[in-house]
Amino acid sequence: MGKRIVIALGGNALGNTLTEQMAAVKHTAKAIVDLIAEGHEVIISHGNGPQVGMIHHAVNELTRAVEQDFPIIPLSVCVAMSQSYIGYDLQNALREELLDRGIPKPCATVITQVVVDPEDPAFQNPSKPIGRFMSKEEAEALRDEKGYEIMEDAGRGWRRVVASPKPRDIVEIDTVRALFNAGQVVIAGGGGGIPVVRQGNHLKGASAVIDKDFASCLIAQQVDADVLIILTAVEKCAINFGKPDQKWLDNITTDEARQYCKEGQFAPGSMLPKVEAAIKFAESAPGRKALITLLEKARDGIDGKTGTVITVGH
Ligand SMILES: Nc1ncnc2c1ncn2[C@@H]1O[C@H](COP(=O)(O)OP(=O)(O)O)[C@@H](O)[C@H]1O
Ligand SMILES: NC(=O)OP(=O)(O)O
Repeated sequence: MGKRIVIALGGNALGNTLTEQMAAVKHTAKAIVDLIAEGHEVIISHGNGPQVGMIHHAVNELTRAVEQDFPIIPLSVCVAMSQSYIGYDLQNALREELLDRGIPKPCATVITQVVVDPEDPAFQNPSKPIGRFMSKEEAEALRDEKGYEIMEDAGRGWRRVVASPKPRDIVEIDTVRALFNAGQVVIAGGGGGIPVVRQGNHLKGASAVIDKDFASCLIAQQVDADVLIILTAVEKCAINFGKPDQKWLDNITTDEARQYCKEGQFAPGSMLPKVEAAIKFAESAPGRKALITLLEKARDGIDGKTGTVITVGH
């Protein structure tokens, strides 16, 4: 029977550059339409780390190099730009794949704002890597010149880091739910959503990038999804990851997952937020489950053949 699914797409579903993204989304669309063809209803969210860093650099540093008075474009606006340009590529790739397979479903991107708490301690402790990977020396030079915070990103190189507060509420959730319930394919919460703080009826952009796995978890809860699928570059989560005694995880309970988190089995900033989002979704209502797997394995994963499945257990 068809399930209500929220899919969070990791970086490898989009690539790092404009040309890579155009190619990657075609492949991504095929995997998502495989699920739609089986009768599942989907909402898709995606990351934006490389893209939002590139956009922020381009609009601020490069533009200001030729036009000194050019006003600073805030990070919240850069997240909005990343949502729309990634959404543009994704919705077109999905549209084409749906038409090619004769599936009459409209597909659209909802520009999504996500409320954050201005007192969230994350504002004082930047932890979200954005933009390109650099050598330590290059990153330190950028820190000294621009005052950016920098951090080593899970053994993959050095990157700029920005605040990443927890998502509290999805502003456009009624629109997302209405489209989803009408059987449409919805792209929402891209890049974790545009971070905003409430000021009465006014929503003020915040300087941050929200984790897309946490935002996807909240969307999934608020649309009453059955499954949260987090697609990334590994088929399963592992304990002792990268060590000789590495063990891939198939079905685990939220209690087991929480214990592995405590033991430090999942790298902060990469696998840890995925597992934390999976636990939160699985525990949010009876019968809900989360799946972490590869894009190419999404269909096998939903059929219970692979991936790491996280449920409350018995
Ligand atoms: N315990 C673990 N099990 C599996 N992968 C892990 C683990 N710890 C860290 N990782 C790494 O986390 C990566 C996924 O995080 P990341 O690349 O940041 O996600 P995204 O796909 O959302 O961009 C995996 O490709 C893997 O290299
Ligand atoms: N916003 C976000 O979580 O992006 P990445 O998945 O690219 O880090």
